[in-house]
Amino acid sequence: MALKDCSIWVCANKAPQLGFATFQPSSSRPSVNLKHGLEKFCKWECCCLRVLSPRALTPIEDEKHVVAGVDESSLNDDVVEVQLSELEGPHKDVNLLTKPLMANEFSSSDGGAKLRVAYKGLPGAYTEDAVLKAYPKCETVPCEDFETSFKAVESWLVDKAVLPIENSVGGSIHRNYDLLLGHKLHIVGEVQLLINHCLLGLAGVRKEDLKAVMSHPQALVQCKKMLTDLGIAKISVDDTAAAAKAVLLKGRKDIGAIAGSRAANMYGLDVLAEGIQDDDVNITRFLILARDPRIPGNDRPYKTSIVFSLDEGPGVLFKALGAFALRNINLSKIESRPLKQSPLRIVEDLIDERAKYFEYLFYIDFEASMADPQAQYALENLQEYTKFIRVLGCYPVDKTDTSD
Ligand SMILES: O=C(O)C(=O)C[C@]1(C(=O)O)C=C[C@@H](O)C=C1
Repeated sequence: MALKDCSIWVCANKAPQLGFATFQPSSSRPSVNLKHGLEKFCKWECCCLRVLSPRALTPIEDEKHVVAGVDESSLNDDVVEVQLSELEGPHKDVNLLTKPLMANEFSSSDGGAKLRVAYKGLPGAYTEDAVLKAYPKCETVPCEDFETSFKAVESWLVDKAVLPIENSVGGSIHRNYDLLLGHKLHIVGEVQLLINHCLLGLAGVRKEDLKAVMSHPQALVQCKKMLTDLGIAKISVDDTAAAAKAVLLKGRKDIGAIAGSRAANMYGLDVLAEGIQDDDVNITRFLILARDPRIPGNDRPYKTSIVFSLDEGPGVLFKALGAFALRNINLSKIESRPLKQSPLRIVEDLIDERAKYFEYLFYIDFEASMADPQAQYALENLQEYTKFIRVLGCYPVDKTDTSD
């Protein structure tokens, strides 16, 4: 059993309902000055409790060569989904690459001091690029799906997880918004990555030889123009590196993959075309998740991500957003998602007798730090119109150059 700290975002006006996370004091992690942090937070506080919890224990073993279908396939009407087990055969070299963490492997950790960061996909996926951009010296831990990467952090198997949240061409990755709410992790950072897609094939293949191309649904959407010009079938798989690996293992000269140049190197494929995305400025934004929240500062530009559901009534969303507008706080993102547990709201209506509305959750990113009193006042004001509100995290804005 290891001693853990629990961090809870608290609003002084209402019961603490704003998120929950845990962290383990470690020599490699700078200790958090809670007293100092609490002073800064005023009403929206992040306080820590001490609890006992089991420590993660087992190494990552075993690979199941089955990649489940992806739910974003609805993005592409004409995309075929495949199980990679249908395409794979044995291959000595690629089996030496790191094996993905499976959902049933949550019992241990090597106790090593090196930062371990989970991501969904195989080695060579763009999300791994994002992990390495944020933590160049970390150990990357591939996971079979997003849920597994969340659980890996929650069960202390890894320190952090990185997941894609939106792309400048393909838009939001809705499932990951839902996962943020379903788990207790905190957003502690963001990474913006320029995605430069390549068309990959077996050595010696020309792009005219291809009859089908495999990739992640977002990548297929981002390269729609080129794929339409080539007039070839699209096959949706779990991630771009999985597509590259499948092309290699299947040994098919008529199937290509859309992936990054790092995946081409890793899986020994030729780059048949580069920069094949519809838009040159093709940027994916990733979130970094951790068990404990980051203590917000004023030392550089910060962003705060929140989620809330609204009270009933006309103009409530307008009033809710006014809480930020009145304080000159810029909103950089707004996303609405259905409130799955109670999707419909039935309201008495004098004219129609009964009216039904869909219930929504609103995810908002605003450009201010929780250390800024204006942000705290804005959240206090927002609370007048909300049924539920949770601070998902306050973190520095990624201002690094995405031009290469
Ligand atoms: O397939 C990969 O390589 C991923 O890391 C996933 C992903 C995504 O989910 O959007 C990441 C970046 C690109 O936008 C395309 C695919």
